[in-house]
Amino acid sequence: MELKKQSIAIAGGGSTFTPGIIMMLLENLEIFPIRQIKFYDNDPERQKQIADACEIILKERAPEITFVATTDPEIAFTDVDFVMAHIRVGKYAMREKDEKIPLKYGVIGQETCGPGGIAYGMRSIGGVLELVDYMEQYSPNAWMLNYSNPAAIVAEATRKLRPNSKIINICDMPVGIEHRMAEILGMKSRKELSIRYYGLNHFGWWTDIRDKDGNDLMPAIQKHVKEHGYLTPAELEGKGSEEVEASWVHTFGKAKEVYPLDPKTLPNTYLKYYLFPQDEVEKANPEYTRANEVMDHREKMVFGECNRISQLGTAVNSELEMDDHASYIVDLARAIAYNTKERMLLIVPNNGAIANFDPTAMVEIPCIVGSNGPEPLVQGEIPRFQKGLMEQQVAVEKLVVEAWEEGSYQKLWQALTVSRIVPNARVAKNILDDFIAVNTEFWPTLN
Ligand SMILES: NC(=O)c1ccc[n+]([C@@H]2O[C@H](COP(=O)([O-])OP(=O)(O)OC[C@H]3O[C@@H](n4cnc5c(N)ncnc54)[C@H](O)[C@@H]3O)[C@@H](O)[C@H]2O)c1
Ligand SMILES: O=P(O)(O)OC[C@H]1O[C@H](O[C@H]2[C@H](O)[C@@H](O)[C@@H](O)O[C@@H]2CO)[C@H](O)[C@@H](O)[C@@H]1O
Ligand SMILES: [Mn+2]
Repeated sequence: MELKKQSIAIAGGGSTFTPGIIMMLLENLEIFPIRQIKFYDNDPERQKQIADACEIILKERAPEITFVATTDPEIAFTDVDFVMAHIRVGKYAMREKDEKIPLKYGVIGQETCGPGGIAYGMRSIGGVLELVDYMEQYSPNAWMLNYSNPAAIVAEATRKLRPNSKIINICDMPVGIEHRMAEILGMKSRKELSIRYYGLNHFGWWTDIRDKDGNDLMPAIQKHVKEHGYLTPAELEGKGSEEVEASWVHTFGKAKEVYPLDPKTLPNTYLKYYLFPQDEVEKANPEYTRANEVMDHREKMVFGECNRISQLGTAVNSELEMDDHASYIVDLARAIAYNTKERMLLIVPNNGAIANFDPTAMVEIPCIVGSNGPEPLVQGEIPRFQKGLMEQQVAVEKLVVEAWEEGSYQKLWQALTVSRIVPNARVAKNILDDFIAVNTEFWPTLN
């Protein structure tokens, strides 16, 4: 039976990840056919650089697909089946402030974790809700597949403030780590792994990993992680990909120190920020953080390559590559479009899946996905260690959404104070007041 051709809107067309998603969509046209792609962004100049190159790529490789790039929501969101959203409200300039302000007070500054993630969340909530409202106004039957971070806070905001919307929040960190697990085991693909996992976004643990025959792979992976973290054999021999920057190599290696806290599981790499925050502060350079690295590497590479393609007028020999997360987003879109019942990690309302945890928490757990959306798989009871950590963290996420909704200075101060990453309420207040001073354009007014 011929597959229905899909119409896709990419919200955040100027994203550095847009070309990777386009390359992945082109790679999968056989199994996910597309009739139309539209880019939407609120920064026309930024988007144009990516869109002009992607238009050339599409003309050369899939001329049958209609393409438009716009800043007009009506044009962007009309007649679409999926909105793939990856906006960064405030862009890298604000990410840099999210990362540098906490470091002034000896607190780690990180894109999605701790104070940085809280400041980012206060910017992202309004931006993503606006996209949901545009989608429902112009294409009420569409689904939003949201990558915009901080996914944990955005997911809680969409659960609470758009409870009936067709939006699925996703993260590619587990995908990236599972790629590494497969490589560590000498397997061809992460898709050979059947996993059980639970947690919050950027705050979770694998509890069971098997191959297709049901053989338990956890002991072999745990043995490796205990010695080397998630560093791959190639990286251990100094032959890793040059694209994996030093800060990421450190992150994958740090899992070695996080793992022993619960040797029955395997940790998400983000747990290092919550369990060893001082280590991260000690190694941080307050003048040059991850935002600077991204602006100097990924942003320069992607925009440089897109502008090169536009100047040449052709994408032959282009160096643009598919992204990890792009394959994941195709799996998810296919599952909804064609009812494939794909089994994948998604961020969904707990609703009893984790039996001894807040039913209203947005948890990251395996789901079966079909045309009616995600069906979460029960994970049962979780141990006291993880339950205690998650209860503190989910309180932060919920307080941020309440602070945004109510314009509450008090609740945002409480959110920062509850975070494991912030030492006390005075430091929390200092960071909050500095964040307010630089976010007037993006945050709601707090009283
Ligand atoms: N969920 C995940 O695991 C995952 C993985 C990778 C990236 N991301 C997220 O994807 C997003 C894009 O990342 P990036 O590094 O390419 O950022 P980027 O700054 O390069 O691109 C983001 C784009 O969003 C646009 N934008 C900002 N606010 C907007 C709004 N209100 N409406 C429309 N467009 C808006 C910007 O103009 C920019 O072009 C970020 O939120 C990032 O954290 C998430
Ligand atoms: O510091 P950045 O902007 O490079 O990355 C921050 C993001 O890191 C994770 O996404 C990784 C992904 O895990 C990895 O496999 C590969 O695809 O690169 C991605 C971006 O670097 C995380 O899941 C995201 O939420 C972060 O935004
Ligand atoms: Mn993520």
